[in-house]
Amino acid sequence: MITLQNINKSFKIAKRKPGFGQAVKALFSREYETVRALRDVSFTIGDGEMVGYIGPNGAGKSTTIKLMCGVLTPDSGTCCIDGRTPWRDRIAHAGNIGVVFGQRSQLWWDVPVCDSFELIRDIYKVAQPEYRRNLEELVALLDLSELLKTPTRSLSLGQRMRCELAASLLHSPKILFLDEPTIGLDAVSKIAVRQFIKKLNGERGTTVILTTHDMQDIEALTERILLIGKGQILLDGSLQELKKLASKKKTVVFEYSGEITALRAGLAIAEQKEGRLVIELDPEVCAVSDAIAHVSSQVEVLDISVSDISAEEMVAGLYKEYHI
Ligand SMILES: Nc1ncnc2c1ncn2[C@@H]1O[C@H](COP(=O)(O)OP(=O)(O)OP(=O)(O)O)[C@@H](O)[C@H]1O
Repeated sequence: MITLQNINKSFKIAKRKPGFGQAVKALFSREYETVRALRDVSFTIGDGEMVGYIGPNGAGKSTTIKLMCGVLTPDSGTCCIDGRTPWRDRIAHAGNIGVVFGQRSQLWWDVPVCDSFELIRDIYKVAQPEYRRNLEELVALLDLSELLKTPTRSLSLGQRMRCELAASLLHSPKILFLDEPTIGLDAVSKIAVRQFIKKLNGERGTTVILTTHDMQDIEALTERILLIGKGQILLDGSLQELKKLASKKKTVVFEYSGEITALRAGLAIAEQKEGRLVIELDPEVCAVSDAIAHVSSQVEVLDISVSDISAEEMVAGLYKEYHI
């Protein structure tokens, strides 16, 4: 169980005005400003949950993850993860968590991946039988057999990410923190990483906290979303709940043959080309069934799909609403 209560964290950063003269002046008298990265952040995450932690750039996501990993200490507030305070019980806590930062590597750059794994085994003091069992399972699940002898620097981004995931799980952590795990990956690699995370959560019951700007990660993986903006938790709910909050609008796509002559009020055309019409509607103004009946009365409808707004639209709507 992860519990954060009223966590505050500020960073003091040196102000620097542009120009050489100002740089020299700054050597003698420095001015500082304070950035409030987290303001009264509180939330609880239960064992085995998979939570998406989202927010715009600079919102405070990485700072929260670093606090939960024990890398940063807050100015005030409490954080308790499985009975431990991460920054006080760092060593014991490290054995309980796995971390993947998409933009950074935990593997040694010049040595083969299998040697990095051995070093990690040593650091975490994983017993040989457990290590072998985990390695075998992870190699099979992430399709790593061809990569183990390759130095990290020679891996593609997608291959490296699969190895990073394995590296973070060799010591069987109960909690996995993933910071942008699919950043820069091609579509096939993204799907492979998502499938693996889903399986890990479903089968091992690993708690997963995922920060990402990729809304397809969120759609594919998380049931619960925490939205942070300007250091404050703004929303906590399911994707469906957040979509409803962001907009009640529905999108209806018609494939048809014939000609549509007019559309009734409340139906906005989002896209129309031969044989395909995409409309957006507010169900409070026009029910979906009325819209279907209205279009069907004019043309022969071949196919229909109805969907809520996309996760991207939802996030854009929420960021706008909260001015973040
Ligand atoms: N070590 C640091 N020193 C100074 N300021 C920092 C430091 N780390 C974070 N900040 C500031 O704290 C705020 C929150 O940053 P953080 O990295 O947590 O945001 P984020 O939500 O992870 O953003 P992104 O999506 O861009 O990764 C930002 O204003 C950032 O500039």
